[in-house]
Parts: sequence; C-alpha cells; structure tokens
Amino acid sequence: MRATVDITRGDFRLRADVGIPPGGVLAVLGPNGSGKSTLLECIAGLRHPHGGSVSLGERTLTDVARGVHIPPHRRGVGVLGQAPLLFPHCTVQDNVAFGPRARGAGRAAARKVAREWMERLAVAELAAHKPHQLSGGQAQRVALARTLADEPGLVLLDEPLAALDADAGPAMRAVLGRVLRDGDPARCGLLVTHDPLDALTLADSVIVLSGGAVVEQGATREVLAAPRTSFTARIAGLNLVTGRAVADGLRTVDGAVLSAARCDGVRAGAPAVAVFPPGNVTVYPGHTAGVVRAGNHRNTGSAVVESLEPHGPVVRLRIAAPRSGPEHGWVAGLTADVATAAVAELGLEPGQEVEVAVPAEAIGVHEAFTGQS
Ligand SMILES: Nc1ncnc2c1ncn2[C@@H]1O[C@H](COP(=O)(O)OP(=O)(O)OP(=O)(O)O)[C@@H](O)[C@H]1O
Repeated sequence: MRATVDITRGDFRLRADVGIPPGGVLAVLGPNGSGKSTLLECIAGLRHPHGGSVSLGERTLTDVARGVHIPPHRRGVGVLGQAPLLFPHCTVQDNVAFGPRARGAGRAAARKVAREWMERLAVAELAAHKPHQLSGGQAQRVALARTLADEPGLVLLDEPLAALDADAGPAMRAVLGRVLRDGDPARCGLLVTHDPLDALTLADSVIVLSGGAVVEQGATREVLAAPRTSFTARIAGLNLVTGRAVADGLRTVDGAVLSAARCDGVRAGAPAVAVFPPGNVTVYPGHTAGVVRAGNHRNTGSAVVESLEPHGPVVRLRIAAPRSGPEHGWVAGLTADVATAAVAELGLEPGQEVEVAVPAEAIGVHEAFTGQS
C-alpha cells in the first residue's frame, strides 16, 4: 500500500506519505489531533484528500489529479475500529459470512469461509449467538473475523483494543498478533494506536504524526529506542533532552554539556536530542552535590524532586529544575527510577533539593526532528 495524502480540515493540514509492503504492519502513533484518523479515513476512502493518491498492489484507489476515487466498499480495504459494529439482528455466523456473501459466494461457500475465520479467532462456539449475547472482547473478535473473511488486501485497525477491559485487551492483542503475522502474505495492515506496546507487538514499522506531519518513521524498535521527539520519548518511557550536537555529546539549550557514549553519526552543531532511560538517572541528596561533582560523575545537575509515584518495583521521581542555576534547566521534566529502599533511605520527598547524575554510557545522542527531514 502506498498513500500520499494532502488534506485540510479547518485550520489543520495533514501531509503524509506512507508505504506498507505486502505482509507488513505499520503502526501510526501521535498525540491527540495529530491526524491519525484523518489519514486512516483517506486511505479507507471515507474522506477525499485535496491532493495525492492511494494505491493497493496494482490498483489505484484514489488519484486526485486523475479524478479517481474508488468508494470504500469496493477498495478491498477492511476497517476495524474501537466498536465492533456488528449487525445486531444477525447471528455471529451470518455476520462473519456477510463479506463472502456480498462478494457473490453461495450460502454454503460463505458459511465455510465464516467457519474457518470463527475457528481462527476462537469464536466458533458462539456461531449461533446474537451480538447482544457477546462480551466486549468476544464481539471484537467476531468483528475482526468479519473484517478478515472479506479478504481485504489492507486491514485498517483504528484503536481496536481501546474499548476493551484489562482482561479482554491482552487476549485480543494476542489474537491480533497471530492473525496479522500468520495471515495472507499479500495482506498488509495499518494500526492507529496510542499504546507503544501495540506498536511493538503488532507492527514491524511505525510512523509518528505530529501536527499533520510525519515526524518519525522506521522500524518500531529503532524508533522507540532512539526517539527524536518528546512525544515519542514519553510513550517509549525515555528521557529526552534537546540541544545541539557537540563532539561526543550534546550542548543543552541552557548551555550545559552532556557527554554521551553513543552519538549516532550526528554532525557537530546539528539540532540533536540526548536520550536515556529513567533507570539510569541517579539521585543524590542535595547536600552531597559538591562530592558528586568532585567525583567521577559527569552529566550532573542540581534539581528539585517534583513528585514521586510507585512504578512497578521502583519509585518514579519526576524532577524539576532548581530554584536557581539556569544552567541546570535541562533536568526539568526528567524522570528517575529509584529503588523503593533507596527512596526511604535518602528520605526523598517532593520539594527536596537533589543532585542528579546520568552516566555517559546510558546516553545516546540522535539527530532531532526539525521539520525539514
Ligand atoms: N469535524 C472537524 N472539523 C474540522 N476540523 C476537524 C474535525 N475533526 C478533526 N478536525 C481537525 O483535524 C485534526 C486531526 O484530527 P484527527 O481526528 O485525524 O486526529 P487524531 O490524531 O486521530 O486524534 P485522536 O488521537 O484524538 O483521535 C484535529 O486536530 C482537528 O484540528
């Protein structure tokens, strides 16, 4: 699938160029209002872009310049959203058989296809049920079976797990992963999600939209491990400090220099970001600042503890800039994961002055997104 989309909605403009190879799954991440649904709707044919084209394999689905716009139901594109939207008066089996029937299959052939998909999605024993008799997770699995039984060349998944509860969500993620991976090698998928776990487990590549532009793209693991925007860093659970690249590190906007073990080929002077995990931020009580700086620690800064919250086996500290010392502004907004015992031992609490240190080995410096790439 290849889509080049240019569309304006009020003051908002989306310009995106995305490609998914056969068999591939692309995750679309981005903050609220960044254009994820608009992109999906243009690809589904539900919205007419002002410029661009959409193709699936050899077929042109949209070509604005040539006036081509294949309607949604003839695109060979399946859509699954948050709500299953099953036909309420039809049984599960008739819902799943709907696509094959609509494409001209006889009753018996359509039932056979439906049965195969119901079995693959573990809903075969519900074949005679009506939608109102299903749990949310079962209904969503039936909706996925109905979508796939229609043999789409592209399946668009718009937050398919968002409405499911804590039990049904993981089960549905596992089912989705299985059918997306072991399915038709010609079929590709596009998944709109807010959850980086969905992107990691279900997609092989990702784009991040911000303000209607693609600001990051690449293999999911690589993008989440080396984010170039604060949005991606946040969802990947990493700290990100902006500045300009210097030899072996980053000069922050407030003039501090962070040394880094990895500088992914960034030109000195180029806009760059330093990225490191919260688990690598060490926190010392403020009165030890002199000792910390005199020791082997580089990348240190004075800070204030803003908040503490439990985070699995550790306590996650949110760090604020100190009340004085503008050169330490880079510490503002950092998170640090500290063992619960250490929090008790150091008596850490909100408002306390501390010193933070980040080892150079934990820091990677990457080119920043500037809007020109
Ligand atoms: N009905 C509308 N009329 C005019 N502009 C709209 C309308 N709906 C959305 N927009 C604009 O389009 C932009 C993109 O919306 P879209 O729904 O594609 O974002 P999204 O990334 O899917 O958001 P979310 O994560 O909240 O679902 C919005 O920021 C808004 O400015």
